[in-house]
Amino acid sequence: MKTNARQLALDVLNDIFSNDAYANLSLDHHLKKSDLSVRDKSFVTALVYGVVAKKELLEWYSAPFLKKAPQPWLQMLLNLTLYQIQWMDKVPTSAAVDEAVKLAKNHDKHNGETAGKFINAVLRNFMRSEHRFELPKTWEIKYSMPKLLLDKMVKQFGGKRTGEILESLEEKSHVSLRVIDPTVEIAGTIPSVLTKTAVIADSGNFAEKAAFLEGKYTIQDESSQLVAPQMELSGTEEILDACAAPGGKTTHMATYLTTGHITALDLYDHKLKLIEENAKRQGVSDKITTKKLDATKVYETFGPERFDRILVDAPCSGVGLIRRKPDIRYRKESSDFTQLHDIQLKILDNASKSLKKNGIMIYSTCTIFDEENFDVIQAFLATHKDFEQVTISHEKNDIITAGCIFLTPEMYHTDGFFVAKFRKN
Ligand SMILES: C[S@@+](CC[C@H](N)C(=O)[O-])C[C@H]1O[C@@H](n2cnc3c(N)ncnc32)[C@H](O)[C@@H]1O
Repeated sequence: MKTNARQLALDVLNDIFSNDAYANLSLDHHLKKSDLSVRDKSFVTALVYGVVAKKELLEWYSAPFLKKAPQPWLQMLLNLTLYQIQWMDKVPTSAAVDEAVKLAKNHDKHNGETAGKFINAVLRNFMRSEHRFELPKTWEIKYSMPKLLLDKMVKQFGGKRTGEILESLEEKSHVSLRVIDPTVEIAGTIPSVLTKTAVIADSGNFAEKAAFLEGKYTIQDESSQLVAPQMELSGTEEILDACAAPGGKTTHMATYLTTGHITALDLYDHKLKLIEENAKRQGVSDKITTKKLDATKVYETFGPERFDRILVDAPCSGVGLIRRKPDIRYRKESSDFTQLHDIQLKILDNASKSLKKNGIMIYSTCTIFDEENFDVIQAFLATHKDFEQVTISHEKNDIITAGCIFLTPEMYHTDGFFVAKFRKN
């Protein structure tokens, strides 16, 4: 039977919220199995990411019309339909409602008729009410942002900047590409103002184009492309990339190498495979060796003074990626931040022992919280007197804070990102 786009979106949403699946992985998995057109795949993707990003707000819209909480799948179907009514201008409201009633009826042989009537009544009451034009007073609901993250943002950035960050997370993500072959022409893109290697586009499926498959460009956020230029590479260096998968920065660093070489670590075989695939597509496999290893065991494995350069692109809360991966916001607990701080410090401490004298080490994350950024580097410097911080400069001075690159998502519409640089004396 032909795949129904809305049913597919509903299946993915139920997978995310009932089975704790990652939005991008579940979406990929379901879309690959489907026979949907490219257009319908885009529709499903927009629906899933939209509903995930606005879950609390969508439930706030339906709440006044519910006597008691509906079953989770039915609430999700309401969310899916309200998202189309409120945010998808091109979808006629009548089509959204009719499709929702059909999906409810088909969901279950015994109660389908009742579920269909229920959803029809709720949606029609919503359409007749003034509530659909209202907005909630709290940021928690307006931006569907859990209190834990909101409190942390307000504490660190103050109310005004937090408001700006939240607004910016509501906007559509850019697509950002790293140009590998400078002769390639990529229609629909404009140059980045942050880095010479990047071009950006409002949207587009650049991963299916021939030039991508031929390794002439790759997909990498502008902020992530700021790392390799900080490594001070002349071409001959022995580099350790301690947390390397899927290899965005590994392959970028490889473009600087002549006789140099990168050892790329990660914890999982399937992730090492991604680095290898990316390296092959980009024609830099001969510069990279992957190895399954816990980065807290670098010193025990490689010994002292082994590498000229080390990159610790650490595991982090990923809060800087919320615009592109909206489900990240629902996966955080307070203890995560302390645990991450500890592991980040542990990786830095261990890897730093394998760096040669005068070697450069970079620490980077895709989070905006001090606990995982400035606090980690301060704790590292306090206990490693043989290391000094190297002040980073950039022509866009506003992306530098205390000698580090620190980008929050509202500044240049990139991911939130942090880069610190050290030298071993
Ligand atoms: C931020 S991602 C790295 C992104 C990558 N550098 C890039 O640019 O494509 C962090 C990676 O660290 C890996 N990781 C987490 N803990 C690790 C550990 N203890 N040792 C090595 N890798 C680890 C994760 O599996 C994940 O792939």
